[in-house]
Amino acid sequence: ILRCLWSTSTSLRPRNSHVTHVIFDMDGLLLNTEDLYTEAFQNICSEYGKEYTWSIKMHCMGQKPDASAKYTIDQLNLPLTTEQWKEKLGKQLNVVFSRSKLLPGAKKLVSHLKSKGIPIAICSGSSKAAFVAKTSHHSEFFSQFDPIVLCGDDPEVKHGKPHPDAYNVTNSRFAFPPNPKTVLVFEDAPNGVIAGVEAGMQVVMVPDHRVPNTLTEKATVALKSLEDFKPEDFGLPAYDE
Ligand SMILES: O=c1[nH]cc([C@@H]2O[C@H](COP(=O)(O)O)[C@@H](O)[C@H]2O)c(=O)[nH]1
Ligand SMILES: [Mg+2]
Repeated sequence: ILRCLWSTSTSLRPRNSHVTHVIFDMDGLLLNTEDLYTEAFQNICSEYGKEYTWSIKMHCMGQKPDASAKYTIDQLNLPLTTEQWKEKLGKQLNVVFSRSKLLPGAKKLVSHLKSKGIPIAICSGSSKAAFVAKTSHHSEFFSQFDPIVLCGDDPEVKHGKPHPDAYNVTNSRFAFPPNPKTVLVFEDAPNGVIAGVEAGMQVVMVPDHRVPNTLTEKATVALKSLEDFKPEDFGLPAYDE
């Protein structure tokens, strides 16, 4: 009977299987830094009378800094080399990232998983320099993650999100690398969701409200906020309260 059910029902696609390890994206998921990236990118674009549109931004989110620089320059015809863009951006980011804040639900979820002994990691498209600028005033919070993979300048990550490399490399750096099927990824960006799914992982998406529904469908589930996540839905220990 079971075999018959599997072969006839699409609703029995294995979902929400038992999770042993969790990997968090960083920008726009744990930190409010997507808004800060928008500010910094727009400040540079404004020097040339150009708009950093949502559609350009959606393409950039999660990518390595070189790739997003090149894409933005090309789309807006900016008279800058990738190196010149990155120099300007670095200066902007050092200023705006002093205002980085944890997003609602991040602290509660991360502390909970940590207290229950679930291995937790970070997989970000960020560079090391940008990571330091956005996390130096949250160092206690970020000390809870191991590994922290910063694809921006990690030589082992050949291609940024949406390629699965970033998540494959993060998985391989857990003390005891698990089967990707038992890994849960949290992501805000379409590129990151594709990367996690391609790496064979389950993905909870917490998208910006401007992300169209067609781009949230690849995720295992899409939530409005990290506060809406129920760990027990994925076989993780429930909150104690
Ligand atoms: O408006 C933007 N947001 C984000 C990025 C890129 O996405 C990365 C953050 O991705 P993640 O959410 O994977 O940490 C940043 O380091 C940057 O390279 C960008 O280029 N432009
Ligand atoms: Mg993100």
